[in-house]
Amino acid sequence: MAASPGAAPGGAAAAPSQSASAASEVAVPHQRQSDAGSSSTSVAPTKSANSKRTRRISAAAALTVRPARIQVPVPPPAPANPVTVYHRSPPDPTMAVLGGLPLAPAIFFGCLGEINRQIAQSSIHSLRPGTNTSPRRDPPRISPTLPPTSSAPGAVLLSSFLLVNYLLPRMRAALNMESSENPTFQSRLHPPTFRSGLLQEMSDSHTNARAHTSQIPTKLSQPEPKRKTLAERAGEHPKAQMSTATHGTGIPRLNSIKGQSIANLNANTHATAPSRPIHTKFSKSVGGGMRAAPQPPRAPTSMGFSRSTSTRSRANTRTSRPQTAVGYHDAEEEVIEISQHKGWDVDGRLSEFESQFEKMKEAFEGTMKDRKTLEDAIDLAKARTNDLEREKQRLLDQNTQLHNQLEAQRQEIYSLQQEKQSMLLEFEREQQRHKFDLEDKVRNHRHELDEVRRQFKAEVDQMNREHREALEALERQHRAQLADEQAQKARELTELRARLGAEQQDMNLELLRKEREIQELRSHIEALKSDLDREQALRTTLQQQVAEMSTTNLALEDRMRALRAKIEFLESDSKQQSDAFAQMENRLQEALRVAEEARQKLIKEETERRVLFNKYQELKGNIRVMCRVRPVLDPSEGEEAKISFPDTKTSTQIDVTGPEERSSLGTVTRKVIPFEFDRVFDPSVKNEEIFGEISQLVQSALDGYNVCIFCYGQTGSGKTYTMSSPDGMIPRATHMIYDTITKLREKSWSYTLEGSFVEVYNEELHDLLAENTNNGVPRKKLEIRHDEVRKQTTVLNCRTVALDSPEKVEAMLKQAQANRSVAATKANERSSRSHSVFILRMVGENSATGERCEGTLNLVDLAGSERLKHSQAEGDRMKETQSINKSLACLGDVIEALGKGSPHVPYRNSKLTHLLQYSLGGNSKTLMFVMVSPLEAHLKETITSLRFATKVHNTHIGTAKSTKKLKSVDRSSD
Ligand SMILES: Nc1ncnc2c1ncn2[C@@H]1O[C@H](COP(=O)(O)OP(=O)(O)OP(=O)(O)O)[C@@H](O)[C@H]1O
Repeated sequence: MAASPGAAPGGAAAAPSQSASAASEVAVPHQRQSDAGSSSTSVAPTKSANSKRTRRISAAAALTVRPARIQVPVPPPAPANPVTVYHRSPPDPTMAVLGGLPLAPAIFFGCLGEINRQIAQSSIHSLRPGTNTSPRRDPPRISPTLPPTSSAPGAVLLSSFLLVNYLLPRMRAALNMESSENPTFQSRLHPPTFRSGLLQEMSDSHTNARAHTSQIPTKLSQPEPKRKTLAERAGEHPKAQMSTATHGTGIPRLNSIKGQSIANLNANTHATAPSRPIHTKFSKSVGGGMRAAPQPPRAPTSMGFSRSTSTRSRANTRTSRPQTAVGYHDAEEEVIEISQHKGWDVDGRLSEFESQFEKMKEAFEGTMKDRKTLEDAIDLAKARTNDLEREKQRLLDQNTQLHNQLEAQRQEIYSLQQEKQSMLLEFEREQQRHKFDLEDKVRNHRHELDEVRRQFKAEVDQMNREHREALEALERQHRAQLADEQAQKARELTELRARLGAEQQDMNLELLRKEREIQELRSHIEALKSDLDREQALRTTLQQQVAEMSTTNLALEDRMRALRAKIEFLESDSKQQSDAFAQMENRLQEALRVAEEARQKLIKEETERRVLFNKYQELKGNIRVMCRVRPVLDPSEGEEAKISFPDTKTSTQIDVTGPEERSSLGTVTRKVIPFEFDRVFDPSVKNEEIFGEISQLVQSALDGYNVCIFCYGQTGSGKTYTMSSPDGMIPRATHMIYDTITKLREKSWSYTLEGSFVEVYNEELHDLLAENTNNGVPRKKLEIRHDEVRKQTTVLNCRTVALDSPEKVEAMLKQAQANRSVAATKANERSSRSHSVFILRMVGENSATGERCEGTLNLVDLAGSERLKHSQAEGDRMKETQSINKSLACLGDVIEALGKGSPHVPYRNSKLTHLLQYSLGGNSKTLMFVMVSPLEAHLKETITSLRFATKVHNTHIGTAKSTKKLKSVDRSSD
């Protein structure tokens, strides 16, 4: 729609340009044709001539293209004579006849040609209005049947008039005069040619032509024609061309004259009409008429159109030339013939002219008919043109209206687009503003939300803080109240306890007193009853006597008075007894008070005793070594070793005379080896005295210490006798413990005893208290567990017996002795090949002071320490001996490590030391009995054992600590 308004102007503007383009395209061959013409004619057009002139020359040359068959002598140029132009072709006979007036026939035929051209152009434009774009493709043609001068009726009439009234008389006169006076007339008349192109040249610019004639060579070489001449071509196809031009109702002619605008038909009224020379001056019309045939399309409107029509002119020249050439050719031949053979025959020539005139007249009449036809066609075309013009105008108006409407629509669309654009801009601004508002609102909302969140969080924090503070305050308050209540309750409980104790004590005392009173009263009542019974019996007797002696009242009354006096006496004695009872009660209360004071003092003294006793034990050392030498049981045992006990006061030294040593001189000597221990018992010492030494350790166990007493020595040295015999340390210790805990009950101490008996055999633990019959179920393996906190050792899967009586201890020892592994060796038939450990765990609590203590007494009967070589053990016995020696060596290593204060003590190197870990360490008291055989045969083993005991004796393990704790502390810790 937008392009359509501009399409019309563009299209309109394109037409001229297209015409110009066509004209430019045509100009090239035109120039080429001109060149060809210049090469074939003697007239050499100058390069300085303008294009118009060039076209004219070309058109003229096109008409003269034909081979020169006759060489005509060329006279010298005559500048004063405009017809002295040299041509190759023979001179036109007419011109030769005309002599100095050669323009008459040319004007005549020129006018005819011009008229014919205009008619053709008018026909073309009338028949094809607006289709002026194909003149080049279909150039207008001139009918070959018509001479070029027969197209314009006015011109023909004028030509006829001039020919009859003017030219012919002059021609006759001239011919007569020349023929009689000037013999060279022929030569002077010869050059003019009866050719339209030459006449055109002469009429338009004969001055220039004369100027150029001097430059024209006198003789030109003519190239061989590349095609047939126009005359030849005209002679070959005259009928065909004529039929083409005249056949039908003039349609071919219409086709041949297309391209002529309607405006050219009104050339007299057209603004550009003056530019056409044919309508202005005769001379120019002659020239134009001479050019009419080859230049019909010279448009008066524009140069481009003129160029385009010049193309048609060129084409028309090709088609119309044969006719022109034919006519001219005949005339030329005749003139040549006349000039060469006959000479000048004026009458003949006039007759010929007349005959030709007649022919031309006939042709003119035919032309007039054709003109009539053409005029009818022109009228029809004009009407059609007018209709078309009106239609065109209407369409133009409609187009203008539509264009206006379109423009209005465009304006409206443009305004709508502007409005839309403005609305879009407004919408975008509004949207942007809304977006900004929305972002502001969102931002504000976010800020408000953040503020609310902060406030809410602050409030929540504040509430939490207040709530937490309130909770803490409430908790503190409750704790304080609870503490107060607890303290109050504790005080009340204490008071209640004290009160209850006091009341209970008072009640007990009162109960005892009441019991005693009741007992006394009962006895008194019994006495009184007996007295009463006796008195009653006596009274009965007396009554009987009264009855008997009723007779004797006086005597009986006296006796009755005496009895009454006696009763009164008895009543007074009961009162005295009551007073005595009260006095006794007072004394009892006093005695109880004194006894309580004594008991409290005793408890206090017991605590002090334990402290002092522990200090005493510490001063004596936590590991003590005592030596006991058994007596010779029977002289048959062998020679007695020389063992002496030099220190009789302290009994801490033993001298052993070593084996004989033979010196290098052969003397045999025996060294006395002195050994010193904490106590040395000679063979005479009994178990009772030995227990007196270890009873302190047993007391330490009761006080809450871990105590380990083990016997070390070779086989048969009396270990089992000392430890597990019926009066050995274990029974005595248990008896002592029972006696002690019984006494401690008065001091508010109560104990529970548990005992277990295990055996270490070949580095394996065995329960000696396990039942012999286990119903085939294999016994579980014993495992050692240590309590790092309580410093206590327990053996899993080991039977523990509650020892609540001495009888149970005896039964336990019997069972253990029965279960102990015993194997016969060569050294001792009943030698124990295992370590037996009796574990007595004691837990005591003092109800008065709240004290609690937990101690363990370990009584260990070690296996024999004899050497392998000496024992001569083999097989399983050797393995047993190796295990025994290993465990004993580990025991020595542990004691040595404890004495050195080594950070690592190798308890786990043997089952024995692992089991006795907390009984050999810092929180323990250890006593080792080194048992010595009195026999000389056992001297080396005796010395070895004594040396090992000395090594242990020289070890200071450290300070033992009691596990005794306050009961209250335990409760708090729990
Ligand atoms: N002081 C003593 N008074 C009387 N007899 C004793 C004394 N010491 C040991 N005997 C007796 O000596 C013998 C061997 O004693 P015992 O069995 O106690 O030795 P042992 O070192 O335990 O041997 P083993 O290592 O094989 O058990 C026993 O018959 C025992 O009665």
